[in-house]
Amino acid sequence: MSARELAFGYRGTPVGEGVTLAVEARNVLCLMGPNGCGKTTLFRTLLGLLPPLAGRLELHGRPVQEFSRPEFARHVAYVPQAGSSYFPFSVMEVVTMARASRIGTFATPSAHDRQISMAALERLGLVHLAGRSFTEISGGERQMTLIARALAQEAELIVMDEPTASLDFGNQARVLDCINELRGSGLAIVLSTHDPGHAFACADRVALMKKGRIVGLGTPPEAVTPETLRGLYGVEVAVEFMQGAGRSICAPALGRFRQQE
Ligand SMILES: Nc1ncnc2c1ncn2[C@@H]1O[C@H](COP(=O)(O)OP(=O)(O)OP(=O)(O)O)[C@@H](O)[C@H]1O
Repeated sequence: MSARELAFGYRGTPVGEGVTLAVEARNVLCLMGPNGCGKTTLFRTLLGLLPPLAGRLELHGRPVQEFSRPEFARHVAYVPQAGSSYFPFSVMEVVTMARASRIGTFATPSAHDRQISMAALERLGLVHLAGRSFTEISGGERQMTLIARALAQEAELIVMDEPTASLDFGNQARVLDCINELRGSGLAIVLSTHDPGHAFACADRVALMKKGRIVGLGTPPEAVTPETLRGLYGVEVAVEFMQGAGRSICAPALGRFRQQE
């Protein structure tokens, strides 16, 4: 997927402009930026849910707006931020809904569709939740279920809006591992995160967004530095390579530590 000079926003409320980005197979692009800078709005535009206000947005060289929704869904899956749900579908049913774009209008999911859905639940360690109601599981479990649903969609590109936001430490690691595994199996992934350390854990490239514009783009060591994080979030952050972890980690300097500098 590629965006060129993309402007995006809501009717009468432009949010961002001048966005030029591309994501390819076997690549993870991580989008970071402060609250309200436009990440979700950009994602909704990439997903064809909001029309671009200007510029070009293409998938396999074709404008995204030309794709029918079922056709688009066979290429691109979305993991939204997990909110609550009012519909008591089972976890298995929620995951199997991902197969909709591959099932005829009046057809029901086949044994093959159920098999793919179960494999997605297995991959994320969620089989024990298969029969539970989506309304009666925790926020983190709902988030993991939505990731399983995206896997069951068998798309080439998965767009994930803060996929680790409501997850405990273990599930965050599982999701980061899963993202790396998905890249290894040939998928393209675009995700947003508020944890700059996650860029080092899974991203090939990082795009920094501020006030609806991309203000930095590069590999994690190029894009995620104390200077860029200060510019983005207005706080001092230590970015240090950690031998035991095999990658850099980021920690904000707090109160008394900042005063000692
Ligand atoms: N439906 C809407 N109509 C008009 N403006 C909106 C709408 N939804 C969001 N906005 C505005 O668009 C701007 C960008 O919001 P967006 O949700 O894209 O930010 P974000 O970077 O995803 O934030 P966060 O990190 O807090 O999730 C904000 O100023 C927000 O108030």
